[in-house]
Amino acid sequence: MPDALYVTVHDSVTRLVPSGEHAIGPDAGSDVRVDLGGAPGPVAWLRYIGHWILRPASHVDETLVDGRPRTEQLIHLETGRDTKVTFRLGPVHTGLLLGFSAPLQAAAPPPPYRSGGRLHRLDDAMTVLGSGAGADIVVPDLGVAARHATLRRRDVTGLEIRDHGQGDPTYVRGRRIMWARLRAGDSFTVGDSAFTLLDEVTLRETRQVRGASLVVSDLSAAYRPAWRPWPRQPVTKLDGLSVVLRSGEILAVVGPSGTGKSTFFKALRGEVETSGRLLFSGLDLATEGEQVRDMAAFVPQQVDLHESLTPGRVLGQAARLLPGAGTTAAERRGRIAEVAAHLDLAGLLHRPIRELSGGEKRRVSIGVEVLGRPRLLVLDEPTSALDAGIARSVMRMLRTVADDGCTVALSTHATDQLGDADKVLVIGAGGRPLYYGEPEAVLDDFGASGFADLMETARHRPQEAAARFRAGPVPAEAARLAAAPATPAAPATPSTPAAPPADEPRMRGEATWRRGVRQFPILVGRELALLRARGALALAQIPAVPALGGLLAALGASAAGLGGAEGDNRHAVQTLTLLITACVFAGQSLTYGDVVAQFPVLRREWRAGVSPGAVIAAKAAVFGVLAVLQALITVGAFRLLRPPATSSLLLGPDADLAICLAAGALAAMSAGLLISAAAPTVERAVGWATAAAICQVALSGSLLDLSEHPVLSAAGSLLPSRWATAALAASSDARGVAFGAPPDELWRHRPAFMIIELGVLLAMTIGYGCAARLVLRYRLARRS
Ligand SMILES: Nc1ncnc2c1ncn2[C@@H]1O[C@H](COP(=O)(O)OP(=O)(O)OP(=O)(O)O)[C@@H](O)[C@H]1O
Repeated sequence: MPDALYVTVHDSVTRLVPSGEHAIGPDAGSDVRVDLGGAPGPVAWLRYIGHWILRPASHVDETLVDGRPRTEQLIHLETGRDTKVTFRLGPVHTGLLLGFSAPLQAAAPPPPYRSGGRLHRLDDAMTVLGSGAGADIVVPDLGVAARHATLRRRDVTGLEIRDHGQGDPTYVRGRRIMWARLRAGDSFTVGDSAFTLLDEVTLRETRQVRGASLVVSDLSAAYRPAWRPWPRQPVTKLDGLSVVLRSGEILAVVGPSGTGKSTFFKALRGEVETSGRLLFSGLDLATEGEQVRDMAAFVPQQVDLHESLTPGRVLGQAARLLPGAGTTAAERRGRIAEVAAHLDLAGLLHRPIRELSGGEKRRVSIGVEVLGRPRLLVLDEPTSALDAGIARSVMRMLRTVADDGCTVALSTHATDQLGDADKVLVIGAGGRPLYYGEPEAVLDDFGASGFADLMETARHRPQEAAARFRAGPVPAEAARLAAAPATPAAPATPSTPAAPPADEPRMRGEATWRRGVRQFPILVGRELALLRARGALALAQIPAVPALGGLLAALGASAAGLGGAEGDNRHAVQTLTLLITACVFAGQSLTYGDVVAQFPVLRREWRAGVSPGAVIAAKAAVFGVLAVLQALITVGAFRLLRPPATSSLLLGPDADLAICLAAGALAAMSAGLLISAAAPTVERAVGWATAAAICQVALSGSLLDLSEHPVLSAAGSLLPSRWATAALAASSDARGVAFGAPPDELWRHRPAFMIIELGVLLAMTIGYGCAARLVLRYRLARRS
């Protein structure tokens, strides 16, 4: 049974039961009567949705609650505790004072998952965890499926946990798993409940993840200078930061430019070397970073979005990629509409992002991240480039996000917005923390007349404030909270992630696979949308280039094309070279600049949980189809003017020609993906692709006799052109018909040779694709 609410207004107390919506107003029909001297109707409504919510009416002095603009206000109360909350509705001093309290007697025993430290006996061979009534251990959480995970005891291997692939992932020691072996001391999380295996048969619930907070204790961060190969001593840019933030609070980080605000956020993302401790919801970022990142969303300073798409499409795709935005299409549409309304995006949804102003792009960028209802939202200067009105509405939206229980941290130079935050952190020169506390007291603490004055002190005379901060209560409180073990079994670890401990549970088939499979079709749709958005001229290039290659090859060929009598065709080798070159170049050019150009967007999406494997697979699928189509166009253009080869090995001259060209184009497309995943900039990708193209021509085996150059031959065997040329030469019997053909062993007119060469091209396509995925994953996870 949910809890009743006692509402106190002007010394009169009304008890409300949790059903429907209750009006507070002057009318006789109001559930809570208040005398407001002629107010037009209800001034607020109360509603129970798992907790009580106060919603001020829109005419109440800009819907202020305790002087802060609110569309809804969560009422935090604990049944059974003598807690009371008061709010002033309307102006700060004269508004209506409302008191709220919960009944001292609990309406019902609290659900087991709230009890903390509850013990479960694992006497049976199998224990089911889930939200359904049939589960042995009931975890009543929205993200938990009816049968979510199973603990099973095996004779030989002992206890193991298996995730059923429904609902939120299961984590063992902060890593998503599908299956893991558990030993005494291991901890795992299902939904919002965390469990520790105390011994073979005893499982203890150790904490409830939701509702906890951000604890940063004595955090220092450093960068290694990239320009000095050795010794690369890290340079400290953040020095002894401590923060204690409750869930539902907004932290504003301020300070002069270059003092380390963004570095603090990078530390929260695990992208910079740190010392000290960083805990979110009791999870240590050093050891359980993956789980924290799954709960967090980061809005970077720059706008990393696909600029050719519309906000409507970007939001739609993000909602499908992020599970928190809703499971059904209707839920996702509702969530997008809600976010669009908060951020005033409704009029922008159908215009390409590149046509939007800086502030409009920034709003879309924030919208994408809040869609998934993160529990930790970190925003690097979210209100820069926004006018004061929009900045205010962004802060209001962040307040509603925070009221949902999300912890929000943002950096800002807009000091007039600080009043909307619950806590302010001032960072001064040298990355030293100077102040942490209420926004109202920050100027007094510095003895500053205004924020310009404060910033000057923070930049040029930070010593006194830094000493005050160190001697103040925050570092000691943060150290105390960070030292208290969140999970009794988890050993304290340094914040810089180390190699997994020897007793790390063995993982198999991480849930990342499940995500990747779910995201693949969405990402294919995105690639197609990006293609369409390139415009007609750019799209026309895709068939035009191979058509040109096919026509030029035909014009340079002899009348017999690739065929002819034995040793008679003087142009066969050159024709073969042109056909292969056209397809290999066209295939590589589809992809070599693709990943590198999208890297900032991919990095942002990776942080939100988009699988790099699914990204590469989606690109390979879309560009693979295009590469095959291009090969067919080359064949068509060639065959318009020239006859087919006189011999073939597998399916006839035309089909063999198409297969060889398509296989070469596919492998080259995949090699292009590897180039674009590895290149740090688009310019470098162009250079690498040009070098690769030169090698593809020179080492294909048709210009140089590679049998005389073992090193060049070995290098050529890594290139698609070498094997595609060999396969086509084998099929068309180039050694037989071509005048002056090189005595290349790979060109022998035998079906086995051609099949092996096509097999190598297929292996190259898969191998280069897998390598692209690995390189992309490494680069996405790499620290600053
Ligand atoms: N990748 C990096 N490698 C080396 N030094 C870096 C790197 N990124 C930032 N820095 C340095 O760290 C310091 C803090 O930078 P940071 O970007 O955190 O400052 P900030 O307070 O966010 O600045 P702003 O308000 O201008 O955005 C600066 O001296 C900066 O030059």
